[in-house]
Amino acid sequence: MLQVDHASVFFAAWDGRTVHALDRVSFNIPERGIVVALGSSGCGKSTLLNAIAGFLPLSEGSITLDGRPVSGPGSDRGVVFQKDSLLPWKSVADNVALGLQFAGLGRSERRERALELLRLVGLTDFANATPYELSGGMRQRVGIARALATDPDILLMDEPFGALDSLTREQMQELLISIWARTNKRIFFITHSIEEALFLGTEVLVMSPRPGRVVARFNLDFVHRLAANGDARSITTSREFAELREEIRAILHNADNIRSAA
Ligand SMILES: Nc1ncnc2c1ncn2[C@@H]1O[C@H](COP(=O)(O)OP(=O)(O)OP(=O)(O)O)[C@@H](O)[C@H]1O
Repeated sequence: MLQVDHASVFFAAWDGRTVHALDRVSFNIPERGIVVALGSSGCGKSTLLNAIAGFLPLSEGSITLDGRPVSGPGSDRGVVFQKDSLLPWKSVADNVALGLQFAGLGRSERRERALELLRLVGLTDFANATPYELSGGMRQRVGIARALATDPDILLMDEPFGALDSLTREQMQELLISIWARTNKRIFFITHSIEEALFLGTEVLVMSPRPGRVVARFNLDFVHRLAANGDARSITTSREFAELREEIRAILHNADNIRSAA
């Protein structure tokens, strides 16, 4: 279980002000859970993800993974960013295997594991290609394969599909659901998109603008239904989906208005 307990972050801004980025955020990610943080720009979503990844310390509160405090980056957490950070001079397979080199695996084991992961993300034929030969969606597939290489307990995804066209984005969401169903990974996922949050989350945390706090949470099972029958259209066109979308839209709108009036 990943447990985030009253997590707050204050930054010292360049002009001496204190920026209160995150305010007492608490949630758990149980086995097979996908928690989605949804909110407008600047509400502290990336700050939260970076704290879970161990890239920045909390000012207050705690984060534990299976009872152990998170105090820095570790191979138990795999991170996927919106902008892929593939090394352009290395092949796709070598990019996927990058973390395994640090984990001390031999060359042939690394290659074998990379090929297995490329199969999982549907890129077997591109193992020897270089990143510039790939489309944006394919590059994000490589990013996901790389994040999975060390077999982490949890995938941390910071708007991974935010820069993709809508069709590719839908395909990537479906791919992620199939990977989740096959690997049983826990996922923490950040997005601006209400539809994406509803589609993917077992729990959606709706966040307010700065200081980022959780203003509503929803437990959902659309993703379980998608994993079971794969019929995305019957879900996105359902009345239940539309009503939740409107409810969350209103919450986000109110949270933004409260902030602008403050
Ligand atoms: N290192 C830093 N120093 C000062 N302020 C920061 C720092 N990092 C983030 N902030 C501020 O904290 C707030 C939250 O930023 P964060 O990047 O977490 O938001 P976000 O919800 O991920 O935004 P977006 O969706 O645009 O990526 C913002 O107001 C940002 O300007």
